[in-house]
Amino acid sequence: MQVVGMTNEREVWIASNTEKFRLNELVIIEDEELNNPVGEVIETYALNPFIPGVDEKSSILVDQEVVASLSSLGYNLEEEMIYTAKVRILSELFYPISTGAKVRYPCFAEVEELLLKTSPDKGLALGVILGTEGLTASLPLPYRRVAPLYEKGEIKPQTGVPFIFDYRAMNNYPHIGVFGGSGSGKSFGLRVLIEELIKKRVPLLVFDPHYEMSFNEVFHPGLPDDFKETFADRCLILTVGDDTGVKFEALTPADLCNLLSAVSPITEAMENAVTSILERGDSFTTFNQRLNDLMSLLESPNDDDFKKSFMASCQNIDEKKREAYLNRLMALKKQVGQLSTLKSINWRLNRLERQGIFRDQGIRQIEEGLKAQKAVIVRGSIWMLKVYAAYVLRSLYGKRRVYRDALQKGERAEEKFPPFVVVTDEAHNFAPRGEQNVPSRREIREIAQEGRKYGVFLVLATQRPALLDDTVNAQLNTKIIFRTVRSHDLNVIREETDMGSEEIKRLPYLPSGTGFVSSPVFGRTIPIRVRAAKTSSPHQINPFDELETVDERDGEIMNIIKECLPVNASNLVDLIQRLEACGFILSQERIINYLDMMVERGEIKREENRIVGYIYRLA
Ligand SMILES: Nc1ncnc2c1ncn2[C@@H]1O[C@H](COP(=O)(O)OP(=O)(O)OP(=O)(O)O)[C@@H](O)[C@H]1O
Repeated sequence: MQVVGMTNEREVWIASNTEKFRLNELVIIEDEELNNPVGEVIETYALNPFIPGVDEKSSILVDQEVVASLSSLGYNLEEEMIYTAKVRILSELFYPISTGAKVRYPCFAEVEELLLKTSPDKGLALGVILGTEGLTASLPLPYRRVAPLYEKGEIKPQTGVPFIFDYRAMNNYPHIGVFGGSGSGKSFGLRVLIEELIKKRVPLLVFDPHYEMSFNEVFHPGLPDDFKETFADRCLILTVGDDTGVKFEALTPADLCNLLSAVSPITEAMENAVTSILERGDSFTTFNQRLNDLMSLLESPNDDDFKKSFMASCQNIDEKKREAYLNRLMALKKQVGQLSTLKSINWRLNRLERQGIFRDQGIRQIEEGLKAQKAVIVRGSIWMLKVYAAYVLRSLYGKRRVYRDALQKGERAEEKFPPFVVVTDEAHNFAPRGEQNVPSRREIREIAQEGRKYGVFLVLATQRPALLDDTVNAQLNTKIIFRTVRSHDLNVIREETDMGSEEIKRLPYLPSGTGFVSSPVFGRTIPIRVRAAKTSSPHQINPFDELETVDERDGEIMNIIKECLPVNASNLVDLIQRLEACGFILSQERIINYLDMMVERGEIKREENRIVGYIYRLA
C-alpha cells in the first residue's frame, strides 16, 4: 500500500494490488518528516485491468495523475486489479505528503486518541465506529464487549472500536440532535442513548408521544448475559391527564395564559382579562365560576336585574360575602369589558379541562422522579404534550435556576433541584420553525440558549430537521444523523454540521441503524453503527404479522368450531348458538371467515357439496 498521484496537505490517493480499501477505515502514512499522519478512507475504487483509468464500479474516471503515478511506481495496470482510495488526513499538516510513501493499517494504540475520548465506564457506549473493524484484535478487553450489534434479527458480537460519547463534555458542547427519516433507526438510536443515560443515573425528562419508551423488556434473548439489563426500577412512567397534570391552584396568570394559548393563540385583551380574573389560590372551579358569572353579568340587559337574580340564587351564602363578590364582579366588568374576550377564554379553558390536564397532584411526581435521578417518561398525545411541556419545562427549569443561582451567590437554597436532560422525539412539533405561536418553543429555545449554565440539556429527535426552529437547531452541538432523503433536510444538515460533501452524499443510502455523529467533541464526523438495544418497546410486533397471529380469543373460538364440525350452511345456526352460549357473538360472515382461515392454516378442510354448498370437516 502506498501513496500515489499528486498529494496535498489534506488529501492523498493510496493504492494497492492486494488490499481492498473500506470506507472510513484508518491508515497510517509512513512519512517520518510529517510524523506518520493518520488518514481516513473517504472514497474507494477498483481499477479495471482491461480499461485502465476507469473505475470498475461506476466508470468514473479516476484522477489521471493517479494512473500515471501507478505505472511509474511499478503497478501493471493492464494485468492486475488495482485498488485505490482517496484518504483524508486527520491531522493538520503544513507540507504535502511524499508520493510513494508506504501506507499501513494502524493498531488500536496508535489511533486510540482519535477514536476514544473517554472510557465505557465514564461515557455512553452508543455503538461502534465504522471502519475500525480491523482494530478489533488489538482492542483492550474493557472495550470489546460494550457494543454488541443487531443484524438481520440476530445479535452479533461487537466488531470495531466502540463509539463512546463523553456526555460530560456536554457541559461545554451542550445539547444533542438525533435526525433521520422514517425507519432510519432514529427511535432505536434514541432508546440506546436513553439506556446509557439511565445507566449513568442522569435525571431524564422524556416526552413520549408514541407510548413506546419503556425499558423493562429484554430486547433479544440472544444478548450476551453480561450485557442484558432492564431499567424498570429506574423509570417512572406517567400519563398526562391521568397521573400527572397541572395543579390549577399553583398557576400564575402567565402560566394560565400559556396553557390557554397552547389551545389556540390568545390576544392581549384575553391576557389582561385572565390577569384580572385569576385570584391567588383559585381552583379550577372558583376561577371557572367567576368567569361564568362575569359572562352572565355582561350578557344581562342591566346590572340591577343581574344583582337581584344573583342575590336570590345563592341565599345559603352569607349576605356580606355575596355583596363583596358582586362588587368584585362589577369591578371586573369595568376592567374586562368585552363578552367575546371572556367567551374565548372560556372555550379554551374548557378544552383543557376536558382533556384532564388539571390534576391536583400537578408535577410533584415528576419532580420527585428527577430528584431520585430516574428517567421520568411523560406520555400523552402530541397536542397534550405540547401544552404540558411548556408548563413543565418552565416550572422545572425555573426550580433548577433558582437553586443554581442561590449556590452561585453563596446563599442557602430552599430546595435542592438536580441538573437534568430533556428528551423528546417529534421535536419539530415542540419547537417548530416559523411564525406560529407554540408555547413549548419558547421554553425549549431558552434551554437551548441558556440551559448549559444551569445544567439543563436537550436531546431532540426529529424526522424533519428542516422544520425545527433555527435557533434551537443551531444550539444542538452534537448531531447524530441517520438516513435522510429529503433535500430540505439535507440542506439543513449541510448548513448545521461539519459533514463533508462525501458524507452528505451517503446519507440517503445509509442502512437503518448506521449514522454519522457530528460533534465538536471529536472535531470530525464519525460514522457509527448503533449497538443492539438492551430493551425494547412493548409493541414491536409487525402489524402484518399481527394479522396472521391467532390470539387467545381466536384460539377459543376455533376450538369451539372444531367441536361442532362438520359444519355446512344448514347447521351453521347451531354453531352460532353454541358460540353465543360461550360468550362469542359473531355474525355469519365472521364465522365463515374463521372457517376459511382454519382451512388456510391446514387445520380443517373444505369440501364442495352440490346440495348444501360447502361442508367444513376435520382435516
Ligand atoms: N442500530 C440498529 N441495528 C440494527 N437494526 C436497527 C438499528 N436501528 C434500527 N434498526 C432497524 O430499523 C427499524 C426501524 O428503526 P426505528 O424504529 O428506529 O426507525 P425510526 O427512524 O425511528 O422511524 P420512525 O421515525 O418512522 O419511527 C427497527 O425496527 C430495526 O429493525
